[in-house]
Amino acid sequence: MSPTTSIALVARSQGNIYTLSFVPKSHLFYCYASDQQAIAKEAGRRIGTVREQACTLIFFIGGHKDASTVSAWAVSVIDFAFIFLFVCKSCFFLSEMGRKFFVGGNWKCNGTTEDVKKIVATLNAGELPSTDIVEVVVSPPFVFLTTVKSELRPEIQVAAQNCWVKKGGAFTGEVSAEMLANLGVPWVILGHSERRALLSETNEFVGDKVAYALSQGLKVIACVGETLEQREAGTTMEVVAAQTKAIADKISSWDNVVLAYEPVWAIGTGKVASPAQAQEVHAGLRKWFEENISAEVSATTRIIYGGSVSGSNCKELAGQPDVDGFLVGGASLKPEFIDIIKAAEVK
Ligand SMILES: O=C[C@H](O)COP(=O)(O)O
Repeated sequence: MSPTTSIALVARSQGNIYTLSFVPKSHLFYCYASDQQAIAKEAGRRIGTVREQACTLIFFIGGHKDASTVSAWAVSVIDFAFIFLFVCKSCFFLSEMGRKFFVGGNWKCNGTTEDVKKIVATLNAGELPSTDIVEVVVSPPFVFLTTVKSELRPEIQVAAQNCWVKKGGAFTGEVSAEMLANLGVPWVILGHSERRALLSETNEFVGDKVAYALSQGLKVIACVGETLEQREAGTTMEVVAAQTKAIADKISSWDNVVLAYEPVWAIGTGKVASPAQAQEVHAGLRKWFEENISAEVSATTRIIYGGSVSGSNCKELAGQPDVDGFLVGGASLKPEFIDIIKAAEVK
């Protein structure tokens, strides 16, 4: 293969189907010059996970390595320019992208075996966007976890709604992180405001729980959010920053954490935060990450919104740049949960 026929991996759209395909470099030039936005959107948002962006680079350079003649190794100025542009593009993707939309369904303390069967049947029959676009996790009560896990379509994962703060033992009524890991439950919700308020879970206790769950290989949906009084007092950012800091103080990596911003006044009340209100706090949390943890954690950590999300308000919320998904309560028990998952397509 000569340098002039080097090929690259780019994203192409076929209706709603996004695939990766190999194209001649000449087409790539055309694409880069004329279709840059489409490639950025498709490769970055639809397909462009960090790993796939890396593939783009590797394959592009790999075209030269396949060369059989010495002249093929004489990489032209324009080749270098392309490689440079791809590096820049990939760096851009690394900083801006890689936050796959996340939709969690928190069933809370609801359901009978019959209800669970119905919800699972609805989810199994639903037409969902591809797993390249959205990550879906449902969180049934402990007693239904294994049934739901075994009966649900494999692309939907499960989460526990809580776990014990440290290694299991003489803690009547508790479920340990290692038990969840042993059952193959990948996710756990921690720090939900209902537990903070009703069971007096403090910021520090939640931080300890998150750290222990991560140490056992679980991924964590960590919840933060202010009460109505705190919002009215103008302390929203102070409150959510303190809750986030208590977690940050106990963990060394945010790789396996999704942060759920759930204003307490919006939970189960039908009073959803406006898209602007949600965006303001999400952007504030991202800024907090940048100033207190790192630019990378700020760019890559998913911050999802929870509180009266429904089929009718989800698209507008999903349209906000820093809203990376939802943690849904009541509506996750209903067929409209499918519509909420589909809001990922707005991104
Ligand atoms: O965990 C989910 C949140 O508490 C939101 O619940 P909700 O959608 O019923 O308001």
